[in-house]
Amino acid sequence: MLNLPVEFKEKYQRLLGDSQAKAFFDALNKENKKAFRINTLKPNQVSYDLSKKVPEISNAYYGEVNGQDPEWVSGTVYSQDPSAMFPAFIANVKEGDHVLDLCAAPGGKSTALAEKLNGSGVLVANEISSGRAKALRENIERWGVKNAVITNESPANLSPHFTQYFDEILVDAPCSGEGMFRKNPEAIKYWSQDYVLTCQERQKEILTEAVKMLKPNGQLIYSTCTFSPEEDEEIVSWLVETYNMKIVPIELASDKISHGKNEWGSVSGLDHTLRFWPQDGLGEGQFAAILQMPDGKIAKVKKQKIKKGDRSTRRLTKNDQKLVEKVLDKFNLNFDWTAAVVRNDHVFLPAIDKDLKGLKIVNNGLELGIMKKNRFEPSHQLVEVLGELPQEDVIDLENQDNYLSYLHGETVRVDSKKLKGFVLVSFKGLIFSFGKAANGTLKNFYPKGLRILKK
Ligand SMILES: C[S@@+](CC[C@H](N)C(=O)[O-])C[C@H]1O[C@@H](n2cnc3c(N)ncnc32)[C@H](O)[C@@H]1O
Repeated sequence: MLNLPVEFKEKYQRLLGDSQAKAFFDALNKENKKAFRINTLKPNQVSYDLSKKVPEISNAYYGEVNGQDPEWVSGTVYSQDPSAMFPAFIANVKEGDHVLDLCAAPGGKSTALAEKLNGSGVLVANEISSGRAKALRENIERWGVKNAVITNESPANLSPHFTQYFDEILVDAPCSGEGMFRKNPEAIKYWSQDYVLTCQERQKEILTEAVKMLKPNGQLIYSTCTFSPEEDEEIVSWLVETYNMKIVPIELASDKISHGKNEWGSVSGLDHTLRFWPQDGLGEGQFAAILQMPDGKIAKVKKQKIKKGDRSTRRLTKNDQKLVEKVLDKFNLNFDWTAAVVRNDHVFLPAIDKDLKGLKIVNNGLELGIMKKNRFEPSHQLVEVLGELPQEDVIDLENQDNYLSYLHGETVRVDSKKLKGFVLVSFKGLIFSFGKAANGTLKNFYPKGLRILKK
């Protein structure tokens, strides 16, 4: 039984009425729903039961994923609360767009937005916390995304660099987290009505920066995982009243999805927003709305002085090109690497043709690898991108024991004597790492930071 604060229960009894409030509290005491999405950027072969579909989302299913499954390690599936899939799912992102995910870690929604871009345009995935930005990078990398810039900034530092730059911005805001109570009962401890109001203030601060970065007519997707009208309908009302934004209707047919309530805010059209209640049976609590910026100029933004960085970037020399070609030549690539640049020996294809000096960049585009003394070593990110296409130089680890040894960082013995040098490593046909083959052994190139303890 969840120990819900009295003030919380009284609030929702007042808002929902006795019988709906009872259904809500009863649902909060049931088990949370688990689900996963299959990556549409990769060949989608999975060994999971696909009989229970998440409503509306064609590549999403109910079920549990283990972090050691080859499906997860190879970036074929992402484990996500089914309701949390909807903010990215409803986003009207088209190939070639400039998209920002402003509060992005750990990356559940960024990975889905990247699928919509399908390798074109650019996704800026930003996370304010440096620890969480690391997890964001890992998830975006595993997903095989090559057109993302990952930044570790506050919204206020980011906005001067991207004034009216984005077609769509997702603000999946930090919130009081009421929708996560049954998944993470610890969150209940932090709840108070004051905390709800503190979150509302922070959401306004974040959105104030977000709107500066939206193009005229651009769309903002605003979402939270909380039920409180202060952080949902009231925030949408504030956006409409402050920036003259319009609520964009969202057409979904499922009877497991509810709508926002006009009486919980101060503008009309709030019934076009989405609410996910646990008693509706789809997943955890979530709110999502789409708002469109007015046409024409938005309020003029005072440009802040942008700090100049001192990192130098250069093009590949002829010799560098030869070394890179020697490694990449045998793989089936879906991009032209010759435009790559080098910074601090890291060879990468930038995702964005823009001066990013002064911003904390965690990754820009596709890191191909690193120049070492007269050789080139390919990166882990490259493996995840190569996994999107059929490949020939692949060694499959064939059994669970070898697979777990490899995830642990060990060198393994392999039958194939034909393959030499850098090869792709797979398990159950899913490519997840580089390895270096020589005389029946496979040297381990699975990144140290991702290795697992062997039981
Ligand atoms: C709901 S989570 C994002 C989840 C993510 N969109 C996903 O789908 O995986 C909200 C994020 O906002 C970040 N955050 C906290 N305070 C912030 C602030 N003042 N400005 C911007 N982001 C903030 C948190 O670190 C957290 O990663």
